[in-house]
Amino acid sequence: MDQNQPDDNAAEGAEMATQLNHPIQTDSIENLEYDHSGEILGRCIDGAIRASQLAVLNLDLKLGHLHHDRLVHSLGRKAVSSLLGYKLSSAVGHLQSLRARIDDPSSKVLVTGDVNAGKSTFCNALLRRKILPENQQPCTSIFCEILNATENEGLEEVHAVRLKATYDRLNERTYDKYALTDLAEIVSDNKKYKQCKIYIADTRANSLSLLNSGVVPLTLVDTPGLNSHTAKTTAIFTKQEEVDMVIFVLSASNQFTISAKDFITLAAAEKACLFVVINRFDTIKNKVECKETILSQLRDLNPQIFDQSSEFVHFVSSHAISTEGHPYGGSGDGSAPSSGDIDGSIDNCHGNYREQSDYLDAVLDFERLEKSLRNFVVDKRMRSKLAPAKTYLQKVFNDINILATVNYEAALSESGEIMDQIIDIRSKLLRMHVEARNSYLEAESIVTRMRQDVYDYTKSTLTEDISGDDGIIGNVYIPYPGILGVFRYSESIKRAMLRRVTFSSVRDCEDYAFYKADEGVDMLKQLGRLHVGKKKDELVFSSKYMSYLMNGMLNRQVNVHTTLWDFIDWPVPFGKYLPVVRMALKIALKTAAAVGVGWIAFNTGATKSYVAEKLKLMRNIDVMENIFLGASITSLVMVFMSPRIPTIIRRRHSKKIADKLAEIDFVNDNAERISAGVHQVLRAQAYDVSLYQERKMNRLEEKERRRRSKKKPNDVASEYFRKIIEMSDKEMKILEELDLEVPTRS
Ligand SMILES: Nc1nc2c(ncn2[C@@H]2O[C@H](COP(=O)(O)OP(=O)(O)OP(=O)(O)O)[C@@H](O)[C@H]2O)c(=O)[nH]1
Repeated sequence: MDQNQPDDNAAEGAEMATQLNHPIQTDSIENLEYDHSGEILGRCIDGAIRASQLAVLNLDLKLGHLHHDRLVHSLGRKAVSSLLGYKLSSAVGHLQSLRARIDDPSSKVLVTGDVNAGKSTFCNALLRRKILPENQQPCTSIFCEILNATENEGLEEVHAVRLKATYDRLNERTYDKYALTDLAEIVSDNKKYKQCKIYIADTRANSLSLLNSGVVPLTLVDTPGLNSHTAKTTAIFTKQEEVDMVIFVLSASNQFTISAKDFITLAAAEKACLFVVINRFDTIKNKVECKETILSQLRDLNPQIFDQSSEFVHFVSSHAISTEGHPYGGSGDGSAPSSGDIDGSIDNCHGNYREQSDYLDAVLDFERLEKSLRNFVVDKRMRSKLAPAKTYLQKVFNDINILATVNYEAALSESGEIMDQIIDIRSKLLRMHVEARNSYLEAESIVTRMRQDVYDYTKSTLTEDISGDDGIIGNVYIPYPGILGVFRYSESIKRAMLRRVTFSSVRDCEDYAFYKADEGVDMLKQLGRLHVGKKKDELVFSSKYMSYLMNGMLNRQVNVHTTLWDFIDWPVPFGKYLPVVRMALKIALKTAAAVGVGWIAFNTGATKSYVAEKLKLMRNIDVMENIFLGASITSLVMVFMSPRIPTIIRRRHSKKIADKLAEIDFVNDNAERISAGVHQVLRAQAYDVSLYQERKMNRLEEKERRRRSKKKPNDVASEYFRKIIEMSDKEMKILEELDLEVPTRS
């Protein structure tokens, strides 16, 4: 054992603080494939680690007046994980030391207790020599280890270890050497020394000596009395693996102090063998009442010790044991002590005994205590060695079990909460899918309805306008200027008619389309508000967009040429006989031409060839006929029909325009173009509604994905902690069934 250990351990608190930022150590719970230990261990703090239930892995934090739980809560998960990780790895280190201790035959018995309880007197009584100073004033201020002089080449001396030195018996620079008689001075001077090693020769028989049992090299340690200054150091000292047994000395006239209670709780957690010695029992008048009071306090404090009180709790009087000039004292002869040897010794002791029998009882009580001690230190040494390991392991596994259970429950409940959220999201998504489907169908129906309406309207309006009233395109008025201005009139009428149908009527239809598109957008907005919420207000009907769509296909140039016939409105009977008239006129013209040529030839003596040439001229008679016929008839008709010319021109142009527009499929083209514009505008708006719904669903799906990825580590964690619980349960069962009551005396 490194003699510097108490100081090293005292630095534990400071080291733990520096570990706050260190990564978690998970080695202690390796083999389980889960690397979220840091995160998860931190979470257990949510249950305040059930702090008071943890024996070894309790964080034991103190910061000013801040309460432990509040302090733990004030730390982040990672910090707490680091602390726990550190605690776990130091627990593993402690277990390894315990393992090493099992192979080490030496034993250390720590004697501690309240100030002035009689610890030094008790040690002296055990040794049957007055080695340590006894005083009514607090006098022991450093740890005094009493060892067999055989470990110091048989020499009885005191090695006072200097404050910063690490004790090495073979290196005299680490200590000052004193005689046993100087002890009183050394133990009260704690400014120069931190502890002392007291080597004494115990020549009693092995069966009587504690130090020299012949089985176990034993060290007895007298400690400074417990108070707020020394409690921490003693607690740390107690945790040393070499300390197999702790004897807590309490003055019979006192109750358990707070430091006493704290210490017993700690020592019970660390060590299997904890003796409670109620000393100075001789000073108590009502011994029965005193026993009852102290035992009942002990029952509340530690039921296990109480249950085995016949072994572990002793009411004694150290003064009953003579340490001066006793026949088996320092220069003892090795003979066995017995109550039979103490007849008449009442005069040699300092106890308050009125009767010899009281004194005898006190000696017997002390002997019983010694027997129990020897039983555990010597006879059941395997128990005293294994028991601390067993106890410690039980505490560690119990702590691990508690931590794992808290984390398991936390992981399960977090998983459950996340699952509820996922179910909620899924049902919302399902509803949204149905709504999206319905709103899509509704939007489609609005778009189709509006498109069909505009198509039908455009087609009927244009057809009607082109057909006009009585075959004349209406709403076109230009004053007729008379026969002389007929051509100008005709052109103007034609342009006006064309403009009427290809511009005004089309514009009417387009206006209707805008109106219907507006109405459709309103309907889609309503739909959006219903299914998407307020955001649908962002949908704005863009008439510019619609104009742009329509302009792309706007009226093609329509050309209608004017001819002479446009001015004539042939009466039906005239038209019927026109071919006969034309034939008669042709014969007459040919005959007249032949007679005329014959007459010229006869009177002028023209040659045959001349006649022949003239007759050839007659071949063009058809052309002439047409010219002549057209000119004469037109003149005739125009003169004859002059008042009806405006109507004739209108009808003729209407007919020609209608024919031309039919030829280029004007009505269908425009109906298609305008309704397609409406369709595109509404489609875009309907798409917006779908898009909003889709985005909303995407956001929800993303949320679900995030929840699922958050749930995964929880599932892994709950499985991980379930295995830890199983494993720790199994280990605790094995430990519980482990029987250490095997005698080892060889
Ligand atoms: N009557 C009586 N007095 C005792 C007994 N044991 C110890 N004393 C007295 O109690 C006083 C304190 O004894 P110590 O042995 O010095 O006590 P301690 O616990 O070692 O003291 P510190 O180490 O200073 O805390 C001394 O005066 C002892 O004589 C006992 O069994 N009976």
